[in-house]
Amino acid sequence: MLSAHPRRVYLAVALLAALYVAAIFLTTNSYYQLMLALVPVWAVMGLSWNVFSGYSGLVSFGHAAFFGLGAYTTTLLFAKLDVTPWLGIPAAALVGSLAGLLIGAITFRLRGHYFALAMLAYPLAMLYVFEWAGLQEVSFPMKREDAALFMQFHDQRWNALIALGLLVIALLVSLKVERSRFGLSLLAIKQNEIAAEVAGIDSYRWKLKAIAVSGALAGAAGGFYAVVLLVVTPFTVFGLATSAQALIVTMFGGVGTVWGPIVGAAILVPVAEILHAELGGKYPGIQGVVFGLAIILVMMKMPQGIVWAVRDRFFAGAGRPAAVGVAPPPARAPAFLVAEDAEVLLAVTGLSRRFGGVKALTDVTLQVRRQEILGIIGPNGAGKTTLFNVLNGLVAPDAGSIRLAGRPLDGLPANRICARGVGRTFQVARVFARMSLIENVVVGAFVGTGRDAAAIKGAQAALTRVGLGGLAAAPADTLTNYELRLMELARALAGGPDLLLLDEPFAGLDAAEVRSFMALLRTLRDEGMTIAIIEHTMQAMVQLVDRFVVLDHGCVIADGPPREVVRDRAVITAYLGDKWVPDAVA
Ligand SMILES: Nc1ncnc2c1ncn2[C@@H]1O[C@H](COP(=O)(O)OP(=O)(O)OP(=O)(O)O)[C@@H](O)[C@H]1O
Repeated sequence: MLSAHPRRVYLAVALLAALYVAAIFLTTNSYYQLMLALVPVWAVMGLSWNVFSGYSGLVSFGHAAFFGLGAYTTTLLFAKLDVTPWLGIPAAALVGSLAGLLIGAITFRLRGHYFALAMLAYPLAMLYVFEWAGLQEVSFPMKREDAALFMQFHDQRWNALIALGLLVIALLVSLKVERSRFGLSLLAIKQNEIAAEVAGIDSYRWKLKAIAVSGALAGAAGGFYAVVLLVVTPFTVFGLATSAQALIVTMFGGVGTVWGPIVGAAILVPVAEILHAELGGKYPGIQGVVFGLAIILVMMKMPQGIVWAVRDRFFAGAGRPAAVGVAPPPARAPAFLVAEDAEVLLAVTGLSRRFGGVKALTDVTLQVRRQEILGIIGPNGAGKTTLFNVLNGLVAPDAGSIRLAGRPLDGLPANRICARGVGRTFQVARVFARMSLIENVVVGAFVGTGRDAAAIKGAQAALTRVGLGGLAAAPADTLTNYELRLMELARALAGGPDLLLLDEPFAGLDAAEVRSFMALLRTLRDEGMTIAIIEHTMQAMVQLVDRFVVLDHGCVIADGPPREVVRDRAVITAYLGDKWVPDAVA
C-alpha cells in the first residue's frame, strides 16, 4: 500500500547485502568474482525493466537502448575527456533518463504489441548509428596507477562491491516506487487504463516518469558494465540479448515486484555464466539457450514468475470477511424538490458525435441542476453511453460544448475532467483486480490531494460511506457484483466530485440490492451530490429520479418529470413502436 515498507524489509535488504559482501570477500577465484559483479548488473537491469514495464504493463523490448547509451556515455567520457567513471556512471544515468523521456514522449502514442515492437526498433537503430559513427570498439584507457580514482581495480572484488552498491540503490528506488502513489498509479494503469484515467490518474505523465526512472537505472547499469568489461561494442550493449536478458530475469523471478528481478538474476546469471565457462568452447552461445529455456519454462509453469508462485502458494491471504449485507432501505423520504431556479451544474449544448456512418449523438442539449438526480434513458444503441463518454473526456465530440459550473470542459482529457469534479462508473465495473479494495479506491482519491496519508483517509471514508468500510483489505477479485458496484461508486466519490455519472449501476443486482443502492444514492443527493444515471430498470428509475432525459437514435426526444415522460407519445413509440401508443397513454 501507500505507507513505507515495514522496517523488516529494509533489514532484509541490509542482511542480504551483508551476506553478499561476505560472499564477495570469501571468493578467491577471479572468474566467480566477475560473476558476483555481473549478477547485480543484471538485477539492476531487471529492476529497471520492472519499474517501467512490470508496473505499467507496457512491454519494452528496447531497454538495451538505455543500457547501451549508458555504456557509451561512461566510456566516451573516460576515453575522450578523462572523466572518471565515478562521474561517468551518474552521467550515464542522466543520459538514460533523458533518452527515456524522449523515447516515451514519441512512443506512448502506440499501444499493445505496436508499442513493444516500436521499442525494439530503438536499440537496433542505435546499434547501427554507433557503428556508422566509427564507435565499433571503444576501450577504456589504462589508468592502473590511479586505480581507485578511475575504477580500475586489480582486485575484481571491488567491482563486485560497487555493483552491489548500485543494486542497493536501485532496490531502494524500486521499493520507494512500489509503496508510493507512483507505483499504485502505474499498477492501476496496467490493469485498466481507462478506469485509471477516469479516476483522475494522468497516465501519460506517470508513464513518462516511470520510463525516465527506468532509463536512469538501465543507463547506470550500462555505464558500470562498460567499466567491468573495459571495452564496449554496439553489439554487446545494444544487442537484442541485452533487452531480452532484462526482461527474462524479471519474468523468471516475478514481474511487478521488486524481489522478482533479484531472484531471477541470482539464479539465471550464475547458471548461464557457469555453463558458458564449462561448455562455451564446445557450444558457443549456450547462455542464450539457458535464457530461452528459462522463459519457456516460466511461461508454461509459473506465468507470473517464481516470487508470485511462492507468494500464492505459501503466503496466500487468509480469505476475506463475509460479504456485505444489503442494508434495508429507509422509509421513502419525502420527495426532494429541485427548485426550478437551482443552479445549473452541467450544461450541454449542441453535442454531436458520429462513428463512421452512425450518428451516435445529434445536437444533444440538456442541463443538470445542482442536487438533481437525472435519469438518462432510451432504447439500446440510443447513444447514452456515448453521451457519458463525451462528458467525461473519453470520446471527443464533433460539435457542441460542455460546461460544469460555468467552466468549459471541452477538449480536456478524462483525468482533468475528473479533477474538475466529474466522477464516473461503468456499465461493466472496472476493477483493478490484483489490488485490494482500499487500493482500488485510493487511486480515485489521489486527484483530490497531493498527500498520500490524506488520500488513504479519503479512500477509507468513501468506503465507509458506501458500506464497505470493513472490507478495505479484501483483494478486489474476491468481491461480489454488488460490492464491485459499491467499490466503483466509492472510487468515484473518493475524488470529491460535484457530479456523478453512473452507467447502469443496477446491472446484475437483485431487487433488494437495487433498493439498497437507490437508498444510498438518495442519501448522497440529500448531502449535496448531483447525479446523472443511465439505467434500463424503469421501475427503479421512476422511483429514483427527479427528471428524465430520453435519447433515441442519438437525439433528445423528451425531457421532463418521470410521470410525464413515461406517458410521452414519442417515448412510447421509441420503446414499443407506434401501435402501442393508444394502450400506453390510456
Ligand atoms: N467506439 C465506437 N465505434 C463505433 N460505433 C460506436 C462506438 N461507440 C458507440 N458506437 C455506436 O453508437 C451508437 C450508440 O451507442 P451507445 O453505446 O452510446 O448506446 P447506448 O444507448 O448506451 O446503448 P446500450 O443501452 O445498449 O448500452 C450505437 O449504434 C453504437 O454501435
